[in-house]
Amino acid sequence: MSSSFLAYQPQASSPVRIPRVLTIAGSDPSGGAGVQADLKSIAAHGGYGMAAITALTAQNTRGVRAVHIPPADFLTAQLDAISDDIRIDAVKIGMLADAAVIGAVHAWLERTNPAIVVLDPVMVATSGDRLLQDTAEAALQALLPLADLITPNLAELAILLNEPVAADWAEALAQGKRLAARTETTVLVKGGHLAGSDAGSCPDALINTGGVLGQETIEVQGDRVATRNSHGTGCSLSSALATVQVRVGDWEAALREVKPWLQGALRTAGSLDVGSGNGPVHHFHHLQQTPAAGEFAAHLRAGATDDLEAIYGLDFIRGLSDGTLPEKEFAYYLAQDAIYLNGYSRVLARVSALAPTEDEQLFWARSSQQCLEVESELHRTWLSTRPTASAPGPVTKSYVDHLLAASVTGSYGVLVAAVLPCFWLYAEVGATLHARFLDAGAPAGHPYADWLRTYADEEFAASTRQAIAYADTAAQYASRTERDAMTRAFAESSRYELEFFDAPRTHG
Ligand SMILES: Nc1ncnc2c1ncn2[C@@H]1O[C@H](COP(=O)(O)OP(=O)(O)O)[C@@H](O)[C@H]1O
Ligand SMILES: Cc1ncc(COP(=O)(O)OP(=O)(O)O)c(N)n1
Repeated sequence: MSSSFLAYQPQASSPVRIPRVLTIAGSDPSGGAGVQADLKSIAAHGGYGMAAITALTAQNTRGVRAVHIPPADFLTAQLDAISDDIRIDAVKIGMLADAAVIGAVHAWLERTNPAIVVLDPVMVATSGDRLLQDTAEAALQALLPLADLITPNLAELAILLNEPVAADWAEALAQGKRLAARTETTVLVKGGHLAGSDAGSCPDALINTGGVLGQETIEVQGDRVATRNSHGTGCSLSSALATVQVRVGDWEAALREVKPWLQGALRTAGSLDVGSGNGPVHHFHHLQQTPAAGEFAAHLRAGATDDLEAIYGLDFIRGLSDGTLPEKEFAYYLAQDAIYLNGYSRVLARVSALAPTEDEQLFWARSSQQCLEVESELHRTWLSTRPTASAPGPVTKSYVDHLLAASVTGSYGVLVAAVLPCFWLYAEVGATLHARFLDAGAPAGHPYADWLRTYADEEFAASTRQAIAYADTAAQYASRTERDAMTRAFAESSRYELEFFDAPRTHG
C-alpha cells in the first residue's frame, strides 16, 4: 500500500480524490444543457455528480416549449436528502426559475455553507426563452454574494447591473468589475456572445476586487469555434469549473484547464449529430482521442510499407514488369482476379449498406458495380483466349472469406479498412508498374504492354483517394477499440494483397 493511500481517510477534512459536486439546476430532456449537461461535465472532469432539480423544461435544440416548476418545498427535500448524508465538495447553481426556488436554495446554502459555490445566473436561453421569471430578479441579486464565483454571459451581466449589454470586450470587463465590487465575489465575464470587431475571438476573464485572484483581472484568451452547436456551454463551463476548483483550489488554474476542454467540446460537437437547431457540445471528446484529419490514413499507410516492399520484390511483379512472367502464371492471376472481384463486389455492396452518409453509400455502390463490370470485361477480353480456372484458389478464398467476416462485424469503419488495400495497394503497385513500363520506353514487343497500360487509370486513382478519405473520416468517429480493429482489418487485407500477387507462383 502506498503511503499516499494510507494517508487518505474519508473524513470531512480529508483530501478529495473524486470531487463530489452537486448541481442545483433545471432539467433539459434533450441532454444538452441544465442538469444533464452539468452531470456530463462533472464526470468529464473526474467528479461524482449529483443533481437537485429546480424545474423541468420541455426543450430541444430548437428552443424551450414549456417550463414546469415543482413546489419549492420539494427542492428543499432533495437538497436536505443529499446534504444530510453526503459530503458535498462543490455546488453549481444553474436555472432557478422563480423566487420561491431561489428562496429555498438561499436558505439551504445558509444552512449548509458549502465550500465552493459556482452560480451561473441563468435567465434567458440562447434561443431567447426565459428561464427565470422577471419577478425573481431581486431574489437572485440577493443570492449572488453567497457564491464564490458568478458566471454571467453578457446579457445576464447587463441585467444584473441594470445596464445595456456591453458593446465590446472592454465594456464587458468594466461591467464585470462593477458586479464583482457590488457582490464582493469573483466574477467570470464570458466572451461567447461578443459581437462586432471583438467577435473574432472568445476570451473569458476572472475579475475580483477582494484579493482572491493573483491580479484583479485575469484574461484567458480563446479562439472562437465556428459552430452553431453551443447549446449548454454556460452550464458545462460552470459545472466543470466547480469540479476542477475542488482539485486545484485556484480559479485561474481551473479556468486554464477547463477552457481548452470546452473548445474541444465545441469543435467536436457536430460529430454528435443531435437535433436540427443549436446542438449540444461533446463533453467526452477527450476520451475519444480523435485523430486529426489524415492521421489515421497515414498510420495505415505506414503499416503497409513492408507488404508493399515485399510485393515489389515478388517474381510475379518483376516478371510482369520486364515481360518475363510465364503466360501460365499471368492466366492464373487473371482468373483468380475475376473470381476475387465477384466476391469483392458483394462486400462493397455491404459497405454501401452500412454507409453513414448518402455520398458514401453512392460511392461504395458505384464501386461495387464497377467491380462487376471489370470482372465481365476480364472474361470478355483477357480471359476469353486463355484457359480459366473457375474455382477460387486458396489465397483468393481466404482473402474473400476475410472480407466477408469483416462485413458481418457490422462496423462500417472496420469494413472500409478491410476493403481499402485492394484500392490503395493495387493503385500504388499499378502506378509503379506503369511508370516503370514508360521509363523502359514502352517496348512494343512487351507481352503484357496492354495490361500495364490499364494501370494508368486516373478514375481508379481518384476513387482510391476517396476511399482513403472515407476510411480516415470513419476513424475519426470510431472509438479506440474500433480503430484498433480497423488497423487489424487493413493489415490483414494488405497481407492478402501480397499473397494474391504471389499466388500464381505458388498455386498457378
Ligand atoms: N463559438 C465559441 N467558440 C469558443 N468558445 C466559445 C464559443 N461560444 C462560447 N464559448 C465559450 O463558452 C463559454 C460560455 O460562454 P457564453 O456563450 O458567453 O455563455 P452562455 O452559454 O452562458 O450564454 C465561455 O467560456 C465562452 O468563451
Ligand atoms: C434547463 C436549462 N438550464 C440552462 C439553460 C441555458 O443553458 P446555457 O448553458 O446558458 O446555454 P444556452 O443553451 O442557453 O446557450 C437551458 N437552456 N436549459
